[in-house]
Amino acid sequence: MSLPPSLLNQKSKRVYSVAKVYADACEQRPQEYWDYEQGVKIEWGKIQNYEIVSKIGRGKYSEVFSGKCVTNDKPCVIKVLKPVKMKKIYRELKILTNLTGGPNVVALYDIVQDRESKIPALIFEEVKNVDFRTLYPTFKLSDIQFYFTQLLVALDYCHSMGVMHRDVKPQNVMIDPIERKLRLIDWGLAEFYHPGVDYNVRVASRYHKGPELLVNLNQYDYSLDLWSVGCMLAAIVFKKEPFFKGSTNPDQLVKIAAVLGTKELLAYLHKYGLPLPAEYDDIMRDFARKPWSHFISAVTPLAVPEMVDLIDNLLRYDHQERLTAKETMAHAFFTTKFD
Ligand SMILES: Nc1ncnc2c1ncn2[C@@H]1O[C@H](COP(=O)(O)OP(=O)(O)OP(=O)(O)O)[C@@H](O)[C@H]1O
Repeated sequence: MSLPPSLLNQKSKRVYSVAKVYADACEQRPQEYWDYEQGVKIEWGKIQNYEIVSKIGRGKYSEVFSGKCVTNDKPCVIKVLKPVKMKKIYRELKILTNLTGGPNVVALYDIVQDRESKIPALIFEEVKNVDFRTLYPTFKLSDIQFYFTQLLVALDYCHSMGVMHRDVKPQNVMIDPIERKLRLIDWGLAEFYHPGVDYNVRVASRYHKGPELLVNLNQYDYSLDLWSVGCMLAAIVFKKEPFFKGSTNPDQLVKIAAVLGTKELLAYLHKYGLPLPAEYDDIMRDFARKPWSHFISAVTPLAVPEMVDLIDNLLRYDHQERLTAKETMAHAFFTTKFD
C-alpha cells in the first residue's frame, strides 16, 4: 500500500540551493523511511524493565537520567521527553530508528511510555562522558584528529542516510576518554533532507548556528553541521570558548561578520538572491575580514597551518563552499602525523 503524498518533501517555488552531496538520499528510499507524519508505528517496550538511578541532565526538551535495565543489569540513559508536538517526537523516533547502529551514533535501546501520563521516554546506551570544558583543554593534535574523525564519521553516516543533525555542539558530543569512545547524541532537532525544500531556520544552539540560519536562508542542507564542527575546532584551537559568542541571534551574525567580514557576508547573500534581514539595519557594521593569524599567539600551540587551513575551509559563509564531512576527513590536517 502506498502512502498519500507528503508536505515534507514539497519543493519551494524558487529553488536556489541544493546539497552538494547526498541530495537524493531520502528520495532514493521508500517514503516510509522519511515520512514521519504518516508512517511511524511505535513498538513500545516495557517501562518496568528500567530503573532510574540519578539525574544527569536537563535539556530544553527533556529530563535525562542515568538508569539501569533490570533484565540484564546494563546501565542506560533514560530521556523523558517534555510535552511537545507529537510530530517532533515522531521525527526524533523515526530518525533514531533509521540511524541506530550506525557508527558513533548513540544507540537507541528501547522506547517506553508512562502508563498514566503517556509521556514517552527513550532508552539509550550510556556514555561515561567527561565535560568538554574539562576534556578539550587536555587535547593534543593527535586527540583532535582521533575524536573529530569519530564525529565526522557519524556526520558522514547520517548525511548519507539523508539526515541533517542541526544541533552539533560540544554538549551533544559525548566522549568517554577512557574507552576513547565518541557518540553523537540528541537527534531532537534533526531533520530529513529533501532538495529544494524550505527548512525552519530556528534550529541549532546560538553559538553554533550557521550564517544561513541567521540570514533566513531556508534551503540549507547537511553543510550546516560542518559550520558547527568548524566552530568547535576554532574554539579548541584558538582557546576561545565559544569562538563566536553572540548575546542574541542577530548579535551572533554580527560576531561572525567581525571575523569573516561584512563585504563577504553581503556577497554570500547576493549569490542566493537574499536580502540582509531588516533586524540588522541598526546593528551590523562594516567589518574588514580578520586574518586567522589574528587569533594565533603563544597560548595557541594547536594552531598549526594544517589546522588553520581546515578551520578556514569550514568557517565559510557560503554553505556550498564548506568542506563536506568526507572532504574534511581527507584534509591535510587529518593525514599529517602529529605527536
Ligand atoms: N547517551 C548519553 N550518555 C550520557 N549522557 C547523556 C546521554 N544522552 C544525554 N546525556 C546527557 O543529557 C543531556 C541532555 O540530553 P539531550 O541533549 O539528548 O536532551 P535535550 O532535551 O534535547 O537537550 P537540549 O535542550 O540541549 O537540546 C546531554 O547534554 C548529556 O549531558
